[in-house]
Amino acid sequence: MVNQQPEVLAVEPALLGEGPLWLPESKQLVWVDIEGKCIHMLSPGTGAQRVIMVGERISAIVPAEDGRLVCALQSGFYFLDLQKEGLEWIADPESDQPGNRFNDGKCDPAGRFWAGTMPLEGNEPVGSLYRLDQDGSVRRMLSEVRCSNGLAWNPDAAAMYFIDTYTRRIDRFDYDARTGSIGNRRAVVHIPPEQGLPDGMTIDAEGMLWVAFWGGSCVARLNPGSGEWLQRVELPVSQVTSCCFGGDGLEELYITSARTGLSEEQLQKEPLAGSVFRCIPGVRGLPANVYKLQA
Ligand SMILES: O=C(O)[C@H](O)[C@@H](O)[C@H](O)[C@H](O)CO
Ligand SMILES: [Zn+2]
Repeated sequence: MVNQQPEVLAVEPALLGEGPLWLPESKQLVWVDIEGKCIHMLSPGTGAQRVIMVGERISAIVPAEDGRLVCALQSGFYFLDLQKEGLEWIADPESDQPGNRFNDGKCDPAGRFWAGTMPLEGNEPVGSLYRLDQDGSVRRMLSEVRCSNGLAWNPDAAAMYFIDTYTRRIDRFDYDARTGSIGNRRAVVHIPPEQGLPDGMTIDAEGMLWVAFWGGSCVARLNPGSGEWLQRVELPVSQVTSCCFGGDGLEELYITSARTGLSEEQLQKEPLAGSVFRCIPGVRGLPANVYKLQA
């Protein structure tokens, strides 16, 4: 069954919804509200919901192999124990840059957590992309980033895709799963200005990218090999932020959005801004990579 008509989920709209993640064991969708400073959890099967207040900006969540989550907060990387709702600090590579905050993040196929930063104000290239390794050490992998977004690795783990939103590009790197190194950066898709800004991204089982468009009211399926636009899911909100596959067979696409920055007038036109949407796009996703702990 293919149903590209997105439905809105009955959840509280976020100021800046981001970072959707499907937890297959508990069949839950998790996402963050960066400006609402909280984590949302939803069991779509039962409708059960939970909100975890974090107390500072939180921008990305990944599962750890022991059942905890690893999060990127404004003050760095943390473990989060969902039972105790306790945070355990890991590292902060930008303690000397109070004008920046973390943004999007994902694990690579070998279990390292990659997350990047952006300035709180403006779009100067003062952010970086970092890699948190299994031993808790952090390495700067890219610098001069404006708004770090959209990470994905292809199914054979030979390529990493990355979006620095204001470049209006999707870039590909050669990726080495053994060492975690990246190289040979090149643009694979250039986004025309009328499409909005490329934001969060995920990849499907066929190696095609699903990119959310901030200011573009859609998620699009793009072929990173040819640059071709294959499919588009239109949404009734302009600021579409990110997406992930979920559901029992990873056949559903969950999509986050934002209301922050919209005027009263714009909010009247798009009352669902900040909501989470779901559609059945007709292709399956890949399970989220998990953060591996040191043996
Ligand atoms: O969603 C994100 O990744 C950022 O947190 C947002 O702030 C937007 O991408 C950015 O503002 C676009 O201009
Ligand atoms: Zn984003």
